[in-house]
Amino acid sequence: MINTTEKEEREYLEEIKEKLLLAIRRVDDRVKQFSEELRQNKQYIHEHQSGMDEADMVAAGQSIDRMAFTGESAVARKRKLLKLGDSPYFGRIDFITGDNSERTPIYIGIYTFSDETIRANLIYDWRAPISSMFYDYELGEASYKTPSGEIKGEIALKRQYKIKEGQMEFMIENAVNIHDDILQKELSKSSDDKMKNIVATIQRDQNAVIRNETAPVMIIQGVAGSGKTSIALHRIAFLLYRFRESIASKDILIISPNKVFADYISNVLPELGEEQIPEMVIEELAAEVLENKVKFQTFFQQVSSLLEKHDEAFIERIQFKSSFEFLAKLNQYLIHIENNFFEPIELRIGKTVVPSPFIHEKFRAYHRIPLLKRFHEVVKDIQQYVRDDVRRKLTGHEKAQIWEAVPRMVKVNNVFDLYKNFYNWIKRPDLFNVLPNETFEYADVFPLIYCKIRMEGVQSYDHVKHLLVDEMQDYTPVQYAVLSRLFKCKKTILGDISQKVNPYSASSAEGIGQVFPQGETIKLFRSYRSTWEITAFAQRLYHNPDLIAMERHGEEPEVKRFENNIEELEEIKKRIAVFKESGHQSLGIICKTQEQAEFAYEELKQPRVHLLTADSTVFKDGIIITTAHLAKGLEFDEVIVPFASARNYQTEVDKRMLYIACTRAMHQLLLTYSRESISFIESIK
Ligand SMILES: Nc1ncnc2c1ncn2[C@@H]1O[C@H](COP(=O)(O)OP(=O)(O)OP(=O)(O)O)[C@@H](O)[C@H]1O
Repeated sequence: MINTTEKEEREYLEEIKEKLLLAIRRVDDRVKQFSEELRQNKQYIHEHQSGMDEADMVAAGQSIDRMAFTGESAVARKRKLLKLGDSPYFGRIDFITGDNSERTPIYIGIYTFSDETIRANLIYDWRAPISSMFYDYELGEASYKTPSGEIKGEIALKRQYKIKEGQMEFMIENAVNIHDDILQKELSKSSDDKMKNIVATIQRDQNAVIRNETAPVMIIQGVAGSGKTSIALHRIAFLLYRFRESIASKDILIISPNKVFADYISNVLPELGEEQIPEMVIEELAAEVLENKVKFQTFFQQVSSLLEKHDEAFIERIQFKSSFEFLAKLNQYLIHIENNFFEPIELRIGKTVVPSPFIHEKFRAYHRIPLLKRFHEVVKDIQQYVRDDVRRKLTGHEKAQIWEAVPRMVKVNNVFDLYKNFYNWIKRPDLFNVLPNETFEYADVFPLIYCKIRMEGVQSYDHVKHLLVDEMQDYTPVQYAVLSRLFKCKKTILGDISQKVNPYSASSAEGIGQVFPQGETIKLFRSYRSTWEITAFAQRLYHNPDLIAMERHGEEPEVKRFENNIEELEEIKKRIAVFKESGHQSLGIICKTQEQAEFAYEELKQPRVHLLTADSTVFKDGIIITTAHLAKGLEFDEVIVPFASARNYQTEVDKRMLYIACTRAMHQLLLTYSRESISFIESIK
């Protein structure tokens, strides 16, 4: 089977579809058979229940579970086969290897498909070792790594296909790496309500990140739209395939910026044939570790406060707590506590005197146990000391005396006071501020957790075998220090320093690298999302000399001034009407603050217009009105940024928001403003 001509390829596709149909029929038969056996088994148990002992019942139950499991696997297999029926493969390489120079066509698709009768692989999973060559090599010498060593050979042919609903739309023969035409076609498509997979057009540098098996911590810093999130999810799919014996979807955790983003990306792994993976927003993690005992401000609320008013003291608190200096000071303080906060005193239990040096020595001996958890061991040693002295068991009263005395020897014995006292110790009590209703500021939450871990210890998340952290720029050194103590597993951490929503508390890849010295940092500069014109426009807000824009052209972004708000909103209404007829799927109307988003929503309310708030949990297609903070990580066919005047976008935080808003647009971008003589973008010229 060499399939040289397009005609042969089309015939081959029909053959494969036939085989897939047969395989689907076989699975259907198997599913039917399982359900029949399951039904019979259940009936048997029902009828013979009275005569069965406990062991029989357990065995019967186990057999039913086994059958149900096999049935479920068959259903999952059918789902994959159906998907393959729609688009069996997207690529082919002909690989020549070995002495006999045999040429083997390797068809690559989203899943493996083999012909059971001839025991041959007809389609290779894109994650299979051999498939890596499709992404990594052009025609000529090539190799791939297998668990048993490197296989060398030559790629004699490379093709790409677009097969949709079982029909081949086109086929491209290419000598160069993944043909730009197909990538261009993929990128100019309209957006979906969910993130899509990119298996057919993964680029070489992206492939290296996806298939990296060794990095204990992989830090991906990539410009807006460089595919970071896509790559991270494909990497997870790859790791699930490569290490399927030891890692399952449930063993992975994503820390995502918000629930809407989690919903937006939730389709990628199921599309790649894997189950959805657990996700958490950082505040949920904090609440869990603090056992829901502390009220605290969220990150969104912190950023909203910054946008509403410029408060120097608030900014100073945030900035200080986001620094490495802060983490170092906190560490010094915790050592100081360790050395100075335990003041042993001589204990008198009946006639026995337990000398203070003995107690101190015991306390020090347990230095591996967190300070506030050490009492138990010290109490046991003191009890033993007294027992040896009096040569009898201790009375309840004596035991209670010891239990009460030991914790009192620690100057501060709860984490909250201990954390608060840190600011006295550094002689800056002004840097600690509690909000009304005993609510902690967001900047204090993770330092508090850090103290808790160091002082009390905390159950680590050992069941998590890979941690994925998106929007890494929004977490501070102390947050990373917490994550590294809670999650001992391998990690993939990704983000873009230019998209920080809070410029006073952002981390760069270099900063994160300091927390994880064993980490490997990868930088991605090619931006795929937006047209060349939109990327160039966003570059005026934040210039990154290394950024490479896609050569995909579209309309110039527009900046329109109106006499007043009413006219501005009228124009947006008109644009909404045009959008509805355009065939585009999504329009994001992205504002600076929640208040502005709510105002715009009230004015623009109509069918298919949704307001996205911090409490939203799903990403809807159609027209979304939201804030830049919430739109982070999302993308839209068209973006409108209302109220883009120089007065509305003044500060550093504002400017960041505008950058994020503009970089969400794939094909079209419009900024509107009214009343003022200049727009923000003109003010920075
Ligand atoms: N190799 C690729 N082939 C096709 N599309 C791609 C490729 N890489 C990225 N894209 C597309 O580019 C867009 C941006 O990808 P993604 O959201 O993963 O980027 P990001 O770096 O996480 O963006 P941001 O940080 O701006 O939120 C998506 O539409 C994605 O499908």
